Order: sequence, then C-alpha cells, then structure tokens
Amino acid sequence: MSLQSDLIHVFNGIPFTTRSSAELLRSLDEFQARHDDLLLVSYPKSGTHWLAEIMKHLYSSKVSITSPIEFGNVSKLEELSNIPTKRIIPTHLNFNMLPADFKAKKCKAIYIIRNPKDTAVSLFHYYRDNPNLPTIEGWGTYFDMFLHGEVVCGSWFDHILSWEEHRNEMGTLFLYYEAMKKDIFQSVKKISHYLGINITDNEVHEICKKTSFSEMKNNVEKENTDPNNTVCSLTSNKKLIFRKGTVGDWKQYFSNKQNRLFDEMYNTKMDSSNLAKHIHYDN
Ligand SMILES: Nc1ncnc2c1ncn2[C@@H]1O[C@H](COP(=O)(O)OS(=O)(=O)O)[C@@H](OP(=O)(O)O)[C@H]1O
Repeated sequence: MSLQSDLIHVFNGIPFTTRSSAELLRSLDEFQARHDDLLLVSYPKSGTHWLAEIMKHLYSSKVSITSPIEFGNVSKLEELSNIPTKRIIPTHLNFNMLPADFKAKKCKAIYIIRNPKDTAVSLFHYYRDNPNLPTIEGWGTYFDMFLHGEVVCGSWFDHILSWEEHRNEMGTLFLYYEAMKKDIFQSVKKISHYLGINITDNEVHEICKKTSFSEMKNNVEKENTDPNNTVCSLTSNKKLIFRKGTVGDWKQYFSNKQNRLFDEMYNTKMDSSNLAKHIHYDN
C-alpha cells in the first residue's frame, strides 16, 4: 500500500501530514535552540495535551507553550525565534529528526509514553475524525498500518527506541500515561522536581484538579478554536483530542489474533529496551 496521498508525504522514511511542509522539515536542522527551551515529546495520542496543561499551570504565565516545532512552513520557525519568554515546545518528532541545536544545548525534554495498544486505538479514532488525515478502511486495515509504522509519525516502536537510545544526551524525563492516571499527584511532583520548580502540596492538588480529563474536556467546549490552539501538529481542532481518556480501551478492539501479532512485534522490537519494564503494557 502506498503511504503517499494528498494529505501525507514521506520525509526521511516517516509519514507526515502536509501540515508539516517538507520545506520546514528540511530546515529544522538550522533551528536555533535556547538553553532553557523545554521539549514536550510524544508519539501521537499519548497524552501530550494533558502534559502541556500541567506545564501551563506549573509555570503560570512565565512561559509560552508554542505550536509544535514541525507544524507549518518556515515562517513558523521565525515566529518561534521571536518569542521573548521561555519556550515550551511540543513535538511528535523522532529523536533523529530533532533539530541538532536542542541536542547541542542539552535542552530538557519530557517524553510521555502510553501503552501502544491504547495509543493505536486512540490514533484510529483520530484518523476517522480528523480531516487532515487520510480515510482509512476500517480497524483491520488500520491495525496492520499501525503495527508496521505506516501511520503518521511512523512506527511507535522506532519513535520510543530513538528517544531511549539518546536518553542521556539530554537527560530526558520519561513519563507514563497510566502511571499518571494512577497517581497524578506524584507525577506532577516528579515533573516539578525535574524542572526544579518549588511547589507546595496544595498547589499540586490544584493542578491535579485543573488538569483532570473532565475539566479539560469541559474547557474545550467553552474555548474558541484558533489555528494554534492544539499542541498536536496534526490538527488545530481541540475537540478531537478529548475522547475517553481511559486505560485499556484496546480490549474492545483487538481480536485474539491481533493481540498475538502485536505482542510478537512488541517482544521483538522492545527486547533490548530498558524502558519496556516501565511501560504499562498489560493494562
Ligand atoms: N487530562 C487527561 N487525562 C487523561 N487522558 C487525557 C487527558 N487529556 C487528554 N487525554 C487523552 O489523551 C489522548 C490524546 O493524546 P494527545 O494529547 O497526545 O493527542 S495528540 O497526538 O497531541 O493529538 C486522548 O486519548 P483517547 O481518549 O484514548 O483517544 C485523550 O482523551
């Protein structure tokens, strides 16, 4: 099956939507990072918006949460360079495509990981609802596409492994969606510790309340949508982001055979991964 379509182009072997122009992707390597830039990194549908909302409250108004670095055309990079405050930059980029200056300057990065089975289901719905993504035939066809990395942003496995391989270069903090669902208080404390932000337990409790799934979903209904109001390069429509926000939804979708195929691929690809023992794969 061809990965190319009117909405998708392949760059460095990875499918991107046309919302990330080839010209922009080509010029990423010239991007000037700043020492205090913070990257919020994820494979799509792993909890990026949740993490960004936590950041917004942790820093209050002293930072700019920008649009994703791979979204738009080259003028976007100029816009980013003109931001006067500390920048929090979301991205779905594989480590190998990250602008080199972030690596040279050892910028902090937080990478959020979700059980790939739930990630796959969440991305399936995104494909169905998001006009920026090509039409897919159904769950069965999509499942094979996901497993073989023929979806936007490429292979989940390659994405995770690329960031794990270089984890020490930037001191990347890895967070796990399911651990956040289980104990958001400790997760917020962990993030604030990583960033060196002093925060009281009461303040942490407040952040937990303000960033709950229901609170964030309700807020979307009240907001106007503008082209920059998601932290996902694949859409500007926030209404597409908040679907269920649960753990284990994959069980409603995977057949026994699909589950076996997925487990085989996971075990092969993640065999030498140290992160694998932290991923909530069996939830
Ligand atoms: N606050 C909060 N708590 C728990 N879960 C949450 C929260 N906010 C978003 N979500 C769920 O995260 C999924 C979307 O992931 P992303 O934000 O990474 O999407 S995107 O790739 O940036 O578009 C998507 O998952 P699914 O519901 O399974 O589709 C969202 O519902």
